[in-house]
Amino acid sequence: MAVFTSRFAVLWFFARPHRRVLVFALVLGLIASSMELATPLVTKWVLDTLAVGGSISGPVAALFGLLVVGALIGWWQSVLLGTLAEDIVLGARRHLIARFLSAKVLSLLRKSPGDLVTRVTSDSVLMREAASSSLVGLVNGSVVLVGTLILMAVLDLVLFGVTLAAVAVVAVLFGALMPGIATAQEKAQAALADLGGGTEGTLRAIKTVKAAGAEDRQRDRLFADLDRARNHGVRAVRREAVAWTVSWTGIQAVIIVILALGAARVAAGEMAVSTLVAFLLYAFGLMGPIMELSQNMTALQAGIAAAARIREVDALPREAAGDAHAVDVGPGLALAAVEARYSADARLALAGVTIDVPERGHVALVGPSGAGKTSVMSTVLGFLEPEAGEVRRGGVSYSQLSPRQARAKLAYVEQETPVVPGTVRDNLLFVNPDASDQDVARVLGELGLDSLVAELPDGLDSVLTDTNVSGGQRQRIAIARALLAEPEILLMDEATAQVDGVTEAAIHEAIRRQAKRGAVLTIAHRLSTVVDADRIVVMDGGRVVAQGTHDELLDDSELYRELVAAFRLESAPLR
Ligand SMILES: Nc1ncnc2c1ncn2[C@@H]1O[C@H](COP(=O)(O)OP(=O)(O)OP(=O)(O)O)[C@@H](O)[C@H]1O
Repeated sequence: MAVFTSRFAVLWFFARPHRRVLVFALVLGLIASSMELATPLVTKWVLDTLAVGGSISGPVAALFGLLVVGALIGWWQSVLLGTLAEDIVLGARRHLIARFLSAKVLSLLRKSPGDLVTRVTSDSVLMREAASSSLVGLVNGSVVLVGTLILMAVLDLVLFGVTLAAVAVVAVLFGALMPGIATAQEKAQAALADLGGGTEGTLRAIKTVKAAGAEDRQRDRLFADLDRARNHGVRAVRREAVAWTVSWTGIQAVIIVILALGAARVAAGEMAVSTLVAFLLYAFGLMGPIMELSQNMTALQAGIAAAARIREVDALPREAAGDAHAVDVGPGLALAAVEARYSADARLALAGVTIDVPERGHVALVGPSGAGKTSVMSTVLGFLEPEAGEVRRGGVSYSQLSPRQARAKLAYVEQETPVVPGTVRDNLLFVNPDASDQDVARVLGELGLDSLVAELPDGLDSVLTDTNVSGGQRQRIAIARALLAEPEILLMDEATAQVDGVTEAAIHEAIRRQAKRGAVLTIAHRLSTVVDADRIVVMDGGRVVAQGTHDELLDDSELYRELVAAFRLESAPLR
């Protein structure tokens, strides 16, 4: 029970803000139910009036009145609960999306995006009925059940005893089967989440999957998740079928018993016919609240499981909210003896890194794979938090700044996913929605993108897809976006993949120009980028092992000479 209460609390979290509407819908439901409950008594009134030869117009009018008012109230309640259900889903989805966007980046990236998406799309739907109609239905069903039983007891105690025994059997049955149904549903949902994650990953890597001829293997893996969902679903359905069949048959049987026993009592003169009719009407009606209770119990179980999965997202650590307004931190960026690691038991990814990025100029990070270049970028962006040392902007420590303030006037060009979903214009104005048309045109020109935009069918309003722009063009669009933000510091993780000559030249020209206006920090993967840099920082094993200009480092650093040799090999023209 305690488990159920705490699980129920998870669901209540989403229903709580709407408790007034819930209570109102419940009151409406109770009024409608009490009308239903009154109907057999009014029927008895009709029969009793007939027996004494009176006019039945009064009681029949009353029956009609009950019907019409009951229908209106039922309609009102449906509309109310339907709207409420949508509002609850809306609230849960907002909660999730806001939570994703406020979570710490690295913890979010550890989760499978497909799994997270399933929580927004399908778990929220499962929770919809549970947090609205089911809650009301459970209270309403219980009240109607108890009310029916009380009225039956008032009508005839002997027949009531028989009915009570049947209802008790049904209740025990449901009590025994429900937990198993809930577990099976929970497992089915978990399998679906795995499927979401797997499908998303497979589609994302579809080229690799095809190239590796791994379609069948991948399909079998996803099918296994599907089978798991199906099997757990079937298990739930089977248990539900047992519960239904037994309770339905039980109630039918009890009606037959009531009929036989009642007829005998009427024949013996112990009971009026009208009482038997009214009693039978209640017995027929008994299935209503029992169905309502069990259906809502099932929906509630599914809803609670879904709500629990939605609430799991709350375990993602949040970024400090802090102030979103930019503060004047002044130019320049510095890492001072920064030590950082990705998890408590991992080794240091940065082991005392000190780098000074001046107000203007281009600083390039180079080093072998795993040296810590991306980790430097992640600390500057506030994704990876130092456990010792500090990052400063314009002399102000990040510990004094909210993550948003620390990222103000920073622009970042990612290596792998440089564009955001949407049109070319959406991408360009992503950081600085107020950029003027002239600025857009200028930046497009600087990056050699003007002809591309002119060729696209809808110009700037063309949606960016994998097929209408090349990898190099995506890179350039990402850089154009960064430049339109007029950043104080431009961070760029250069693409490792070969880019065409036009792109390479355009990128370097953009870096050169930006380095005159502000600071540029790149992770360099190309010789031309390092040769251009004002200062090169050589990293290895999470440390800075050498710094200087290209010429200085060629003299001083063995590692740098090796890296340059490797760059030369990579950028050597094919013959
Ligand atoms: N998200 C992560 N979770 C755990 N460890 C990580 C993560 N990212 C990097 N590391 C570890 O941190 C260390 C530094 O990696 P980092 O990515 O900063 O190197 P890099 O110089 O950027 O390498 P590359 O050129 O291959 O991208 C490595 O030992 C790496 O295994």
